[in-house]
Amino acid sequence: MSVQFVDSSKLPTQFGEFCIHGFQDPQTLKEHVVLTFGELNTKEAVLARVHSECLTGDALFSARCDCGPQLQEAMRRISEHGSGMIMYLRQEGRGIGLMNKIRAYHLQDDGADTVEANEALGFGADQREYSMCVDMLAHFGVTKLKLMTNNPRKLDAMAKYGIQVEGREEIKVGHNVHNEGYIATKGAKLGHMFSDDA
Ligand SMILES: Nc1nc2c(ncn2[C@@H]2O[C@H](COP(=O)(O)OP(=O)(O)OP(=O)(O)O)[C@@H](O)[C@H]2O)c(=O)[nH]1
Ligand SMILES: [Zn+2]
Repeated sequence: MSVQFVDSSKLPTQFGEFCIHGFQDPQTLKEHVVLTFGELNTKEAVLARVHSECLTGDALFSARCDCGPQLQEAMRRISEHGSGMIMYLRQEGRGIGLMNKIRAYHLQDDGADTVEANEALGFGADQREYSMCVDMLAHFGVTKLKLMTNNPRKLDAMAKYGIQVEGREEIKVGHNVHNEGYIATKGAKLGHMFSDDA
């Protein structure tokens, strides 16, 4: 999936002043954004998060997942570090879209886990792909990342695209009584790496 840069503006936030950069896939018209903070030092690994859209977690305070707290923690760490970037990818529901994610949540309400629910709806457990990051990173001249993630698929994807991941920071926040099963399933079935198998 290739994307083209559209425009940038300032984005003041509770974590300091970021810039927001719009990118669009000319074929699907899908819109993605990159948030940057400070001056990116492209000679070194840039502190970064690849974050998949989660309307319920990122914007609606859902406790079913850990997405909102992870996004906030990534912005906080970048601000504290003084520079970094977040690639915010519009691939809601691990790529199945919002309506299907709600269907999947309904199945989870009835006892399925997050992977079983996707599969019952005829989808793969995780339908995301990350090729749009290549154009985004090229736009900023970034070739090396320090990635904030627990997800090995993101590391594999970057390696596949020739982007060096020089380090990984675990991002383990937002665990609560409502998402215990969800997080356990990520560890057990999707390979997420948690330091104490939370
Ligand atoms: N289909 C589906 N998608 C979900 C569910 N819960 C969260 N998501 C989506 O999953 C994506 C977040 O993926 P996760 O696997 O939780 O985390 P990750 O971002 O891949 O990995 P980290 O970098 O470690 O946070 C977002 O697109 C969410 O909308 C669910 O129960 N079903
Ligand atoms: Zn979420």
